[in-house]
Amino acid sequence: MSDSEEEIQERQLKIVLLGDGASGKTSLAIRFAQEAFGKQYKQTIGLDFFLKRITLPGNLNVTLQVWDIGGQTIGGKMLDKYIYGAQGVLLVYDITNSQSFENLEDWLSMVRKANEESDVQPAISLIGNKIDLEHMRTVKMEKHQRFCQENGLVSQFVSAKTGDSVFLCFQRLAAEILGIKLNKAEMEQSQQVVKADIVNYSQESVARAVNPPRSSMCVIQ
Ligand SMILES: Nc1nc2c(ncn2[C@@H]2O[C@H](COP(=O)(O)OP(=O)(O)OP(=O)(O)O)[C@@H](O)[C@H]2O)c(=O)[nH]1
Repeated sequence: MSDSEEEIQERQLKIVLLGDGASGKTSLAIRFAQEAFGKQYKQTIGLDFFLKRITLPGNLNVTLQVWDIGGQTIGGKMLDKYIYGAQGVLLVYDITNSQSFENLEDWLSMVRKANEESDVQPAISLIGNKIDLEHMRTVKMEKHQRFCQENGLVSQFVSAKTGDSVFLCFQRLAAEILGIKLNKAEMEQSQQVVKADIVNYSQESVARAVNPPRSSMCVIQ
């Protein structure tokens, strides 16, 4: 076999991103595939694709075909077809939006329905996104963990904004599909250190912090 034929035969995995609109699916796909983030919300109509090659332990190269499915496709005719044949699913919700968590039952049942007739079921991870907004969390950690236990899901918290654990969630899912165990060091390596924004405080605000007025306001950036 020539080198190029081997290249073509390299393992590709279909990974589908599902969850409510605005939970951050496109942002996760862009953070993973292009290492970028945009603040502006642009609704995905239908679906988008991203490709990214990763190396798993043992020097195993795999290409992830990431299918970013618009949240509005729920209940639509095409959804079954998009999900069909996926080896992995990232079920995404926004930790600051309880409704996006409540609707996971529906998304999960879509996955089960689309794969009803296949012998192999996809590996599924539950992704709690926007952990940079921990102070605004409305979905309790225990609820997340219980949902994972009840449905046999891999659990992960991420932030598409800071990049925290984004690569890790895709890597863990790929490893799960291929039956590869990641050790602690490998997982920690993929976690990526979160960079804090540098804020230039004015003289005035520093003075205020040292000597605060009676009622102060907390500004979250
Ligand atoms: N703070 C914060 N905002 C995020 C994060 N991820 C996504 N967002 C923002 O949330 C909004 C929605 O993100 P999208 O990635 O477009 O959401 P989506 O799930 O693809 O939405 P649909 O296309 O409607 O399905 C955007 O304004 C993003 O900038 C995150 O981790 N932290």
